[in-house]
Amino acid sequence: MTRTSESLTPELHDYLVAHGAPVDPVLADLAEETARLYPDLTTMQIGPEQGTFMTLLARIAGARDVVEVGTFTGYSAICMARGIPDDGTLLALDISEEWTSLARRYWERDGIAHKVDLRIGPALESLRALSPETRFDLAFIDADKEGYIGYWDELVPRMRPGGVLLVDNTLSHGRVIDPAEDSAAVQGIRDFNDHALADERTELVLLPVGDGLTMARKRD
Ligand SMILES: C[S@@+](CC[C@H](N)C(=O)[O-])C[C@H]1O[C@@H](n2cnc3c(N)ncnc32)[C@H](O)[C@@H]1O
Repeated sequence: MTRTSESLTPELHDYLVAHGAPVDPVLADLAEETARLYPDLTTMQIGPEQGTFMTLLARIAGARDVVEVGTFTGYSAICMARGIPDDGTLLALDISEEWTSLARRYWERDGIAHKVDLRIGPALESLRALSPETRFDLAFIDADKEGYIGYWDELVPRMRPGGVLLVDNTLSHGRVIDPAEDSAAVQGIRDFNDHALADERTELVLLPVGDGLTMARKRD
């Protein structure tokens, strides 16, 4: 019986990507251009296997209305937009015109730009400005870690019953269990993990994908 998840060496990670998430030219070029323009920020982008997982999940969930909090250069948005129908919508929220201008270019190239509604500004304000009737099938939270609880609390009531929330970086590369780690970002993740677990409106699992991916389902 296997009681733990596999620790991935770089070689095993390469094998996993090659056998489940081969990167296509659009995503490969986006990752390469992001790394060239912002070499210190490449860890902001989700990895290829997480992207493929999100495309499949969007399809399996039959998602039509999707929201992303934290878009950066658009990698995760492409992955989710690929998994929704042609008349589906992905509401993408970010504060950076610069980073999302690169995203827009790749959304055009990938043929999914017509599905994306990008709004620039603090995501909490953008969420609070939504009409009371707005509902989502799939949400992805991947912005400032101190804001996670606020995003969660705005999003859970707006999810359809059975809707799925994905929350990134919830293991913080293991720092969540390091008592010497007291950064605001890691404490924000710890607080969020406790908050989400106690939320009876959802059921969830924390997956060892990337540096921790929480997947929650809004109860019926
Ligand atoms: C980790 S990156 C997102 C990466 C993206 N999901 C991807 O896969 O490429 C975090 C993003 O959150 C954005 N962000 C940070 N604070 C924000 C806020 N208060 N409101 C909206 N976006 C914010 C940043 O500008 C950055 O683009």
